[in-house]
Amino acid sequence: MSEAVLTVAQMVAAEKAAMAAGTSEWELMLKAGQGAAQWVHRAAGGRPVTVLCGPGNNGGDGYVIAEDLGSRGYDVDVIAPVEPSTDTARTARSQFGGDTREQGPFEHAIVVDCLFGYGLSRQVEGVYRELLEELSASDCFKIAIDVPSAVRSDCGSTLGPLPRYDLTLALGAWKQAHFLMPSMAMMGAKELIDLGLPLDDAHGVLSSRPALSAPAADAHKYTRGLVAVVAGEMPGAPLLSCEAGMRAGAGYVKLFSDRSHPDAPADLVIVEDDLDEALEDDRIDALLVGPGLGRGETSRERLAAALTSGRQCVLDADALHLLDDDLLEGVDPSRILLTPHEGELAALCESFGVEADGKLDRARSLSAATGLTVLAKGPDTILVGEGTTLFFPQGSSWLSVAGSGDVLAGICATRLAGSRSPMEAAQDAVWLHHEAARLAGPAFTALQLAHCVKPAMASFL
Ligand SMILES: NC(=O)C1=CN([C@@H]2O[C@H](COP(=O)(O)OP(=O)(O)OC[C@H]3O[C@@H](n4cnc5c(N)ncnc54)[C@H](O)[C@@H]3O)[C@@H](O)[C@H]2O)[C@@H](O)CC1
Ligand SMILES: Nc1ncnc2c1ncn2[C@@H]1O[C@H](COP(=O)(O)OP(=O)(O)O)[C@@H](O)[C@H]1O
Ligand SMILES: [K+]
Repeated sequence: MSEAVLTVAQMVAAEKAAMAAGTSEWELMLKAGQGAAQWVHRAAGGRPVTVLCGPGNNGGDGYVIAEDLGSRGYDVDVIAPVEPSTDTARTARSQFGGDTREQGPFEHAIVVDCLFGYGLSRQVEGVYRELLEELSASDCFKIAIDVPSAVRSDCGSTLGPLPRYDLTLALGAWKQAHFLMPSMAMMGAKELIDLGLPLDDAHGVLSSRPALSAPAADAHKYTRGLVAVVAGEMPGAPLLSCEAGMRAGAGYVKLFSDRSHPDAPADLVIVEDDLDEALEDDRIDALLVGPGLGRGETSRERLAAALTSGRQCVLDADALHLLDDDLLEGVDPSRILLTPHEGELAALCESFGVEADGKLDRARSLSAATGLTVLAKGPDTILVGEGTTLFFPQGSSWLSVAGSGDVLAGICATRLAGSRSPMEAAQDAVWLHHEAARLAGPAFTALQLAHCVKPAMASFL
């Protein structure tokens, strides 16, 4: 099944295309509701279920679920504050054999939220707000149908109370909100119900686990990739990047630095030559510039030297604050990967005159304006390049520790050196970073995270 991630407009278009090809809206709703009911049945295991039904087709799905559960012998309590307002939801209501009531309270241990789906268009108020507040306060098992009812499907922000759900059942395709904060973190387990919609043209895709490979039998250190990390004013951050890069499969990692690094590991090669000279080494496959670079004139010169060398580059941290049109003059943008967090993304948008709201639109607009690949990291990570947007499953919140971005940048540089495109390199890196965090468990330091990149590799071989 496609792992497409759609906007509401694309979702409506996909449903229209399915209808033009001969499937009625009622057939789609039946398939959606019955598919969802199977999951509700699995979760409920025979216990009574309350279904909250809204006025639109999301509410229609609710009646289909209620009817399906009723036919399986369930005790079902349907709360519907108003009568359905669409023809298809009215059909669903008429096919539901049971009674409904207009308001809570509800007492069942399983509650299915079908108040609003992607049609949510304004602040949730009145009886709907009360129902969502009651749901938030309840310790019942909460299931959201399509999206949680107070969530805006395109951006993941909220228009009302957002309970913490245990399960969210996406209908027909993932919506952007399934992978954007704050909604992403409140959805519990996520499952996709296939409706057979045509989704081939989607520009957004959920990243799938990469399959990495061991070095070829005849590999040597240069065929596996030589990564050069360009150090600057502060020694710690580039060392963390090197520690991670050395464990992500690089054949060779060098630190280009004019300072001493007494803490550097013995297996890291430090090159103290003049940077321009060091950059002349034809065997360099990828550069990393930014962690610990500094933002002064010398730092800018080091960044300029890296960019004009024509090598593939990962730019992170300070490099993202220095980057501007002048530095990119004559540089092939398809060879550059940016790894900004939200603050760095905002600074980049300002430098390049990109006006957009929200992380997703900012990353997309920045990539479109510059041709650069943008890995907008954070609790929700988005990768934009080559006309595509990749979304990722949530990583460990323990990643919110100083230096974990330096680790990610080091992994990115190694994957880029290993003959991967910026999109592929960044995708591999996010998965390795998340897996390293999973293996590192709770309360790790950035160095411990870097050490876990090695066992993380094993998960993808
Ligand atoms: N169109 C289709 O082919 C299918 C749609 N499906 C379902 O349909 C949903 C979308 O249905 P709709 O477009 O009818 O929209 P929704 O059911 O999401 O809600 C829109 C309805 O709620 C009202 N509304 C919006 N915000 C409100 C608020 N804050 N307070 C009070 N009322 C509010 C609108 O006026 C409209 O009547 C999907 O999320 C999915 O659950 C599924 O049945 C699969 C097939
Ligand atoms: N709450 C979170 N959940 C999941 N991942 C997170 C969270 N917070 C941060 N991260 C990840 O941790 C890394 C932090 O990078 P960054 O902000 O650059 O930190 P630093 O500059 O200290 O290295 C990014 O890869 C980001 O995706
Ligand atoms: K819902």
